[in-house]
Amino acid sequence: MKVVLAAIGERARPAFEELAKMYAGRMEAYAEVEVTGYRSEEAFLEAMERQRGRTAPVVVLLDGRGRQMSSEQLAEWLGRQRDEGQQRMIFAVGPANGWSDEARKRAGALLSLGSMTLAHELARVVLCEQVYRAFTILAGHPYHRGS
Ligand SMILES: C[S@@+](CC[C@H](N)C(=O)[O-])C[C@H]1O[C@@H](n2cnc3c(N)ncnc32)[C@H](O)[C@@H]1O
Repeated sequence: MKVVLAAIGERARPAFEELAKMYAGRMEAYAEVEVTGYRSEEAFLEAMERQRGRTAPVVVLLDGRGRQMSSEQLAEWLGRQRDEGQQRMIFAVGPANGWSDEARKRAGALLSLGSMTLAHELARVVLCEQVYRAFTILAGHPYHRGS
C-alpha cells in the first residue's frame, strides 16, 4: 500500500515540514509513503480526477466536519483498506480557508482530528503522526502504548 500525505497551499514552514517528514520517514517501515503538496484545491482535484480508474485511490480529506475516530478506529479502518487490497490512500489537508463543498462531495471520506480547528500546517503534522500511530497499532509496535 502507498500512503500519500498531501497539503494544499503554500509550502509549510521548516519546523512543520521537518516534523511531518519525520513521521512520514518512520511510516516507511510499514508502507510506501509520499509527502506532497498542491498549489491549490483545483490542482489537487484535477490530479485526483486523473487518477480515477481501475485502481482509483481512496481520497480522505481532513476536515473539521468529518468523522472523528479514535486512533484504534483509524488503525482498524486503515488495516481493512490494506487487507482489501487498496493500493493507494491519499490523505489531504485543506487550504488555510478550508475545503469547498465541491471537494467535500468528491471525497471518499472526511476525517476530523477533533472539534478544535488547527492551523493547516499543524493539521498535517497531527495527520502524519496519527497515520504512523495507526500502522504501529496494526503492527503491535509498543509506540502506541508509550513504552
Ligand atoms: C485552518 S483549517 C480551515 C478552517 C476552515 N474555517 C474550515 O472550516 O475548514 C485548514 C485545514 O486544516 C485542516 N484541519 C484543521 N483543523 C482540523 C480538524 N480539527 N480536523 C481535521 N482537519 C483539520 C483541514 O484540512 C482544513 O481544511
